[in-house]
Amino acid sequence: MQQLTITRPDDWHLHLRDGKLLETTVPASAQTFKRAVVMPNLMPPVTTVDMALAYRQRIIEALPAALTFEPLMALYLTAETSADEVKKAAQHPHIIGFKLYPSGATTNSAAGIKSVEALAPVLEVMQEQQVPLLVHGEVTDADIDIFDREKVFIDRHLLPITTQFPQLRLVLEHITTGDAVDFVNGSNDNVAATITPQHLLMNRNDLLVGGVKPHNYCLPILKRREHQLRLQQAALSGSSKFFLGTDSAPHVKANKETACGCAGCYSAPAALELYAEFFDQHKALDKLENFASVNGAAFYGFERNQQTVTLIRKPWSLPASLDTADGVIVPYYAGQSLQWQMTKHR
Ligand SMILES: NC(=O)N[C@@H](CC(=O)O)C(=O)O
Ligand SMILES: [Zn+2]
Ligand SMILES: [Zn+2]
Repeated sequence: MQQLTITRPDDWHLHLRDGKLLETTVPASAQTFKRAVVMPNLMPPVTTVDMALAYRQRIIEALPAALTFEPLMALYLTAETSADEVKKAAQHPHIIGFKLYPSGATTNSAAGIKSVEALAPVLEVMQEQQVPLLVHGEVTDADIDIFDREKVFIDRHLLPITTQFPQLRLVLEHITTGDAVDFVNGSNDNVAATITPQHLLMNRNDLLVGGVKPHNYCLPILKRREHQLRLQQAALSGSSKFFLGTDSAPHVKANKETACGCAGCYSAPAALELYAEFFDQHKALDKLENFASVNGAAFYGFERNQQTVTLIRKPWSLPASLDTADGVIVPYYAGQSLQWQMTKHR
C-alpha cells in the first residue's frame, strides 16, 4: 500500500499549554485533528466552566483561518469541585468532562486529588449527569515503585469506582500496562482508554539503555517490553474500547535536558504519522482508522468526522528541534525517520 485515506482523526488527550506557545501547538494539532480533548493542567489549573471557556477562546484565537478545529475542554477536578459545577459542565457542549490528577502524579498536578474516596459525592453527580471522568491513573505513595503505580491505582481506586458507579463514563488515559488493558477489557462499555504513540512504539529500554533519553521520558513512565506488547495487542485487536490520545505535552528543551527533567513528549508535529508507523510495522494499517477516527467519537457520543486525511508512503525525518515563542522544543522522535506523511489535502 502506498496511500491511505481515512476519516479525519481526533485526539482524545492533548496538552496545548497557553500564551504564545498556542501559536505553535494549536496549528500543529489542528492540521491533522478535527477535535481534541484539551487538558486543564495549566498554572493555575482550569477548574471551572468559565475558566475553560476563556482558555478555549485563547485557543481559537491561535487557530489559522484555513483550519477547522474543535477544542473539547476538560476541567481539572479538585477536592472543591461542586455538584453545581458538574451540572453546569454537563450543560455545556464545549466541556467534555473532568480530569482526575492524583496530587503530585505529574506535570502541574499539585492541585490534584489527595483522597479519591472523598470524591464519591461528586462522582455520583457525574454518573447521574453522564459527565465523563478522565483519569491519570497512578498512585503517588513514596513506597510504591514508579513502575507499579498504574497497577496499584487500578486495584486501589479504579476497581472500587467502577463497582460503585457502574454507569459512570470513565477513560483511563495514556495506559501503559497489561494490567490497564485487563482492567479496561474487564469493565463494561462505560470504560475505555487512550493509548499514546510513545507507549506503542517504545518501552523502557528506549528510555534508559545506552544513556538516558530525556525526550522519551513521560508519565506514566515507559514500561517493560511485555507491557508494550499488551498495549500493542489492545490497539491491534480492533476493540472499540481503545483509541487515539497522543498526550502530546511540550516542554522546552532546557526543561527536558537538565538535572531534574520534565515529563512529556511533544508528539503533535507527527502524531498521526507516528501511529501509522506503528500500525504499518504490524501490517495492520487497516486498523488505523477505527483507532484514530471512529472509536473515540463513538465512546463520547459524537458523529464521525466528515472530512478525510490522506497518508502517503514517503519517508521523511522529524526536525532536530523547533523554535517557539517559549524557546527551543525538541519534538518526540526528533531526527528519526517515519515512513508515512500526511498530505495537506482533505
Ligand atoms: N504525560 C506527561 O508526561 N506529561 C503531561 C502530564 C500528563 O499527562 O500526565 C504534561 O502536562 O506535561
Ligand atoms: Zn497524565
Ligand atoms: Zn497528558
